[in-house]
Amino acid sequence: MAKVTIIGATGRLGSFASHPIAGIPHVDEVLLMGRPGRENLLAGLAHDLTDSCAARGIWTEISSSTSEEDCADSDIIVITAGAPRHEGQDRIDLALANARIIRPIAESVGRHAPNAIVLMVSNPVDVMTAVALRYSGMEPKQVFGLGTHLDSMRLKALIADYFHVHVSEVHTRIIGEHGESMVPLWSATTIGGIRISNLPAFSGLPIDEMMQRVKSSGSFIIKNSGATIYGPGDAIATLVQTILGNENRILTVSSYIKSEVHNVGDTCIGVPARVNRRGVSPVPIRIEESELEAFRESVGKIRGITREILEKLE
Ligand SMILES: NC(=O)C1=CN([C@@H]2O[C@H](COP(=O)(O)OP(=O)(O)OC[C@H]3O[C@@H](n4cnc5c(N)ncnc54)[C@H](O)[C@@H]3O)[C@@H](O)[C@H]2O)C=CC1
Ligand SMILES: O=C([O-])CC(=O)C(=O)O
Repeated sequence: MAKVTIIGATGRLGSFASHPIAGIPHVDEVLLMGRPGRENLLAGLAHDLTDSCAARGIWTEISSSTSEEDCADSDIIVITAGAPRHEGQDRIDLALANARIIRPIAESVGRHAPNAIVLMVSNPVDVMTAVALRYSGMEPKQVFGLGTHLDSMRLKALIADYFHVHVSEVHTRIIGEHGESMVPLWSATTIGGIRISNLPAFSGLPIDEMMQRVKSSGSFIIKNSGATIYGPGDAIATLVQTILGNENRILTVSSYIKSEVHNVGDTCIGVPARVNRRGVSPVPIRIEESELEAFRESVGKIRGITREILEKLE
């Protein structure tokens, strides 16, 4: 059984994510962590979540804390602390301010829970994953980000809808930045096990419109309802379940890569990775030339911003 700590639990995403996480069968303890001064809010959330477990007929111990050392013994630490973007902002606009929030959190996690697996969610997620990796002092397999997993799920749903098939029949991936330069891998997209480009209907697929929808999902939701909550919250829970169930699923998450994709990397970015109880390991892959070109650009962008932010944090 496992303890999962959520740092940023008073926020909209952290508090929602705690709900599906508390229902994962491998989880017997959820710790809601927040900043000093938020004790009453955390206590209220913990009590409400305890009631939710009672209503669902499950027994998961829910606790709350504002003391960093309480994350000790966590199996997984989910980090959602930090500012969200507002309408009109890019995720990258949050980089320096959120890096200054993530650095001390990562240092504390590295000190108190050096054996945990860290799932970074705060944006810009690829850059924050690199900040967490650097300042926690933990191994690359232990520190990863939500990356383009949610983008891949968003595209999967659009493809399933277009072809009128169940989502489980569609396999697809978006790699690269969780942001503007993300890269869809049509070469790795199948429907019912058939490569999508081998289906006659593929020629009519509105690829550009679909990718525009995926890229603007976050800003659309933020503009209309204030924050993205259910999509990322359930995506976080899927990752927690995959780790604790030692499921060896290949999911597209932000991981540190060096040579896995045509030797392009030296940064944390969304790539297919094996996810299990030991953490995350990127899967070496070969992709088509046009996809590689776009991925190279995405990596260059994120590597440049990450370096700049890490230098400013020194
Ligand atoms: N990677 C992804 O797919 C997604 C990432 N996000 C990101 O997750 C983060 C949280 O989003 P929301 O929950 O909507 O925001 P929110 O504003 O509702 O919550 C932010 C949380 O961060 C905490 N926080 C703020 N400043 C802090 C500091 N200096 N030290 C410690 N904690 C601090 C707050 O107390 C609160 O718990 C944002 O960066 C957002 O962009 C959100 C959705 C999806
Ligand atoms: O768009 C945002 O700022 C939140 C996020 O990363 C997403 O939902 O994809």
